[in-house]
Amino acid sequence: MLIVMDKNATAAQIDQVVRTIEVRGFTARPIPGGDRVSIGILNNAGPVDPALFAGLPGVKDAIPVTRPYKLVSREIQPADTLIRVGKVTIGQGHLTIMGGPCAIEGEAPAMAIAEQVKAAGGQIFRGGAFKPRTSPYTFQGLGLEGLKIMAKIRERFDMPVVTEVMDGETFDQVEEYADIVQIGTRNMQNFSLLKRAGQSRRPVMLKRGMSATLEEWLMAAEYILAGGNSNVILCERGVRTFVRHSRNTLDLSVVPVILKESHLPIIVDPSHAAGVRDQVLPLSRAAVAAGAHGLMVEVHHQPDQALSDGAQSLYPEQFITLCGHARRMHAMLQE
Ligand SMILES: O=C[C@H](O)[C@H](O)COP(=O)(O)O
Ligand SMILES: C=C(OP(=O)(O)O)C(=O)O
Repeated sequence: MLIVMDKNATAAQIDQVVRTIEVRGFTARPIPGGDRVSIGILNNAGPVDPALFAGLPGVKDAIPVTRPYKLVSREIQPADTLIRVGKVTIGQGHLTIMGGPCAIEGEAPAMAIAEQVKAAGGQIFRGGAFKPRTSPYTFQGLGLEGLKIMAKIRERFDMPVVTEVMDGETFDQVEEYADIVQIGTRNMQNFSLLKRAGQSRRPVMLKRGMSATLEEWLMAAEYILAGGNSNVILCERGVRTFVRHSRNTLDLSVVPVILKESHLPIIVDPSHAAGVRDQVLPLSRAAVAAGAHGLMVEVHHQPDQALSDGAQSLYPEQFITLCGHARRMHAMLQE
């Protein structure tokens, strides 16, 4: 249920609605809008009777919410969420390009890649310090040292940085160094991690679980918003299918559906979907054409020597082409 207040509802009238909700053991979540406040009702197991609110002063409407997810839903918040990270805005009307290596492998290589990402027009630098690897014998990331390198990159290139958090134990550390905290596909339904992310002061980029339905993904995002953090960016990165011509199957059909269902920004990671660099440029163009608000792309100055994901990492000159094509495509769609 969403209670929509009159444009000129007073603070006392809003308080009265909040109390009417809370006295029944539910949670009230006031949502300030452009010209009026709405109040979402959370933690109700079943439907709430709209008649409870119809007669209260300052109430314009009581609208039942038909989806299982609430705070992430457009029913509760029709206006797009725009997320500001440094000088970059992520969301409707913007195309945010994030680029960088799969993993931070050392200061010198990371700096070399960051310089090229920035020169190509990338706005946010990506890189893993804590790496979720299939094999325990492969490179696991530099951990804290990797985070410190990312912080230096932010300073030197004036670029916000995004990096993955893998568990609750290292959350504080990652949050201290990252501008955006990434939750990877393997952790999309790690509910204790999602609850911790809900308390974070940083925007969270939530990648879609590799076999998650739209509803499971949005419910995972709901955990973060319900915890108090409304700055969530969704990232489609491909789902597992039977095909062998790509590492995963990029599900671009999810982009227009997310745009309809949710006010949260959605970006696309074509690199993990493709698994091979040749597919990354066409998939990036297609993602922008489908309405994505951004791209996250793996780039390496020497992909053949990368410690992880070399095959899907672009050469810097390919990233320059990608940024140009994506920006032209986005500009055309704004006309
Ligand atoms: O981003 C990099 C991931 O850690 C990588 O894709 C994991 O895959 P792998 O360990 O199977 O190579
Ligand atoms: C591990 C990553 O991606 P995913 O969680 O999508 O596999 C990544 O972006 O570094």
